[in-house]
Amino acid sequence: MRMRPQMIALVGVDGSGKTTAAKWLAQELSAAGTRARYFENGGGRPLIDPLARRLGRRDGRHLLGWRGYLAVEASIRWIALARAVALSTLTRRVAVLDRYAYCQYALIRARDDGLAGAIGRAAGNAGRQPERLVRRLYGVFPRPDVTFYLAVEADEAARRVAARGRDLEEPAYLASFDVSYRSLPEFASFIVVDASGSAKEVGAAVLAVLAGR
Ligand SMILES: Cc1cn([C@H]2C[C@H](O)[C@@H](COP(=O)(O)OP(=O)(O)O)O2)c(=O)[nH]c1=O
Repeated sequence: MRMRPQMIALVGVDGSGKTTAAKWLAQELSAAGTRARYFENGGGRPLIDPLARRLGRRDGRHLLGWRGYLAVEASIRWIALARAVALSTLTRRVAVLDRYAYCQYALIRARDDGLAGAIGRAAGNAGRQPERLVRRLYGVFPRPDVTFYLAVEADEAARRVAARGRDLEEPAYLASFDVSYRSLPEFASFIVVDASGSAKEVGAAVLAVLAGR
């Protein structure tokens, strides 16, 4: 690697392979002598959904409403990102970020009113209030040096999520999430990686980009 990036983010829809690729990349960089650390920047869903089910609701959104859920999720992710940025800066290790602020912006767009809304915004109707607020809160975080977008068909992503066995995602929702990512103003700066193959292929594609920088 010619210019060492300090922060590398991997973003994409559920099942695109972010976690697998990010963990692999952090290990691979460390093995090659670049001190790197993996950070999972989740929004607390593995905690909130089971809690909601224990309280007799379908999931966290059903329990808290979409704005309530968004407030909790965005706050949890904010704390995770603050920790990742602080630790990466203090330890001077390369941070491999499994999700970043962009995921939260895309989630807001995807959940707000589904595919029709996302397409409308992609056509220029951007700037809803919750996204503006979250963007202001997340504005303290630096842009990663490089952000990879793991691109995969919604049907394939849904199959992977189902195979993982923790939860289920509708292909229509994942398609809307993908459209939302692509509608973000930052999307043009992302490096799109074909994530339809094996984890090894994705890892190799990511490393090749980093090696060429
Ligand atoms: C990276 C990658 C993962 N996978 C598999 C591994 C996992 O079982 C599944 C989901 O990957 P996972 O990393 O959990 O996805 P995400 O963090 O984006 O939700 O997909 C592939 O089939 N191909 C790939 O290129």
